[in-house]
Amino acid sequence: MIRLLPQTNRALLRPPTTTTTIQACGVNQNSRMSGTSRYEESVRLLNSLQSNAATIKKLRGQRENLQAMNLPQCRKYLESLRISDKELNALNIIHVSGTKGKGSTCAYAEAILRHQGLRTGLYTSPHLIHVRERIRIDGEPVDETTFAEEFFHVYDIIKKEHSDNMPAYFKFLTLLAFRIFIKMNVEVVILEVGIGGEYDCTNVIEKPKVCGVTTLDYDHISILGSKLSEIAWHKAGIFKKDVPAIYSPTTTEAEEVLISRAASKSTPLSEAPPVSSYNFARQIAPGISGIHQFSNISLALQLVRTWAEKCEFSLPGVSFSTKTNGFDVPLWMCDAIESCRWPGRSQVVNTDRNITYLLDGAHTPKSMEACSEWAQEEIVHLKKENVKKILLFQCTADRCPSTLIQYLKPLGISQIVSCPTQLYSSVDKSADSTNLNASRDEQMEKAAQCVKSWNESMDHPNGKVFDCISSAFEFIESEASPSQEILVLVTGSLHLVGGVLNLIETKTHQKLV
Ligand SMILES: Nc1ncnc2c1ncn2[C@@H]1O[C@H](COP(=O)(O)OP(=O)(O)OP(=O)(O)O)[C@@H](O)[C@H]1O
Ligand SMILES: [Mg+2]
Ligand SMILES: [Mg+2]
Repeated sequence: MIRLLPQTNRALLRPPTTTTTIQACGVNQNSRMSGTSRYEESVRLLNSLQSNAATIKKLRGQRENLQAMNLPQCRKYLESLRISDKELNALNIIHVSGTKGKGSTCAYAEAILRHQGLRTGLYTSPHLIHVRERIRIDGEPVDETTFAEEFFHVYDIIKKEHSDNMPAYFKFLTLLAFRIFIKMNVEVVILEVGIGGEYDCTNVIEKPKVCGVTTLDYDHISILGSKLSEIAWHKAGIFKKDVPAIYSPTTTEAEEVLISRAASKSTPLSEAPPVSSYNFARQIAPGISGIHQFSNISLALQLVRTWAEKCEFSLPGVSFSTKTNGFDVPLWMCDAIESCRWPGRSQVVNTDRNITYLLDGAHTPKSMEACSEWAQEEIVHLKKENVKKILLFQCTADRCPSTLIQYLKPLGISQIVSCPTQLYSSVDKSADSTNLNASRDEQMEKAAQCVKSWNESMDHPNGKVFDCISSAFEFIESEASPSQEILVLVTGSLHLVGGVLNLIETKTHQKLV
């Protein structure tokens, strides 16, 4: 049995007490550009595929139709790109859906497999600073030159054949990721679903090696439904005939849906065991903090073991089993779990200006609760109980500020700051961080709601709304001085977290993402 030390993000997992080169299509005008500007041009064109807020609103009524069109469209694009099912299947994919913990689970699985010398591809969303973070080769974001080169290959072909029906941003990136993974000859791809599962464009793959469903919670309810059973239906949409699927524990109603969908698709389904059922070879501090990460670790361990069994890849010190049970986790796997890095999730950044940042991309009820618990433990661990605390918070899309914010009340925060999740007040369409999906006015309105909802419950309300992340950041930084230490919790949106990480990186010249 493993022993979990005090319920802290630093909780250590204890050992048992006993013991085809494809040619670029045509000569694009961009081939004359220098490396960086070619990359910038690719990001600008990519951003032009984002739907703006007005279009999203207009299309809302046709959502179901559009959803159903996603996969047939993807198949057409793949055909144009000459990417066959056979090539996709040869990527040996681990496909992961779920509401919370997809990225973390994928990151753990990737770190473990890379540790065994496999050439890995990792596709995740969203990104924090650079769009290239979404497509990783051997754990590192694909480089600018490769990104731009493959971008124009895909863009030129699709533009030529589908100019009146260009793929939207996420769909395009998914196609680009497949193209890059094939070109880079990766041996395994860990693929995170964008939204839902059933209609998500990542679901164009026909034969993954194994599927995972992480913790379920309420998010994107206008698309996926407002009941956990409806949400589970979408997530189980990635299940395939005879492809094993493993899920993190969930409610009975959601579990019933997962089971019945698995049965109807002839998917062997099992639940990931608690992390306490594994025997870790040594005490470890997992690379992503917080006890909520334990379920992601267990799921990742199961996915990796099942993947290895299906691929007949030997994992030293791990025995295969027909059961989804805890197993002996050898030293090298402990090292891999510890080495996993997943910025923007329970991340602590110390600066030399008397400010400590706690950053976490929580944006659903369950993750906000997890974030609050993690932050409380981190504050104690860092001995910052008596330090002035500021909350930088924003919630986006159809999420409700008052529902989410309430989880942060026990943290002793004295001031809330909110702003749109835009880095600067003027939009730079060639920037990696540009997000056109949400209108500025709507975001300002949301920021005001966040502050209002927080202030209502405070004895001394002093919330502030700024017009962009950088003005909010400058305000917060100006609040600190040698005699005034500050602790800042940044949460509610990964875009907000990414923006702040970007600004801290620029200011301190440290690499955080
Ligand atoms: N198992 C979990 N249970 C509850 N909250 C979690 C869990 N795993 C991660 N989180 C929370 O969710 C946030 C995002 O984590 P992660 O990137 O792993 O999830 P995701 O499913 O990829 O999210 P997204 O919807 O942003 O793509 C974290 O910052 C953390 O607050
Ligand atoms: Mg999500
Ligand atoms: Mg994600």
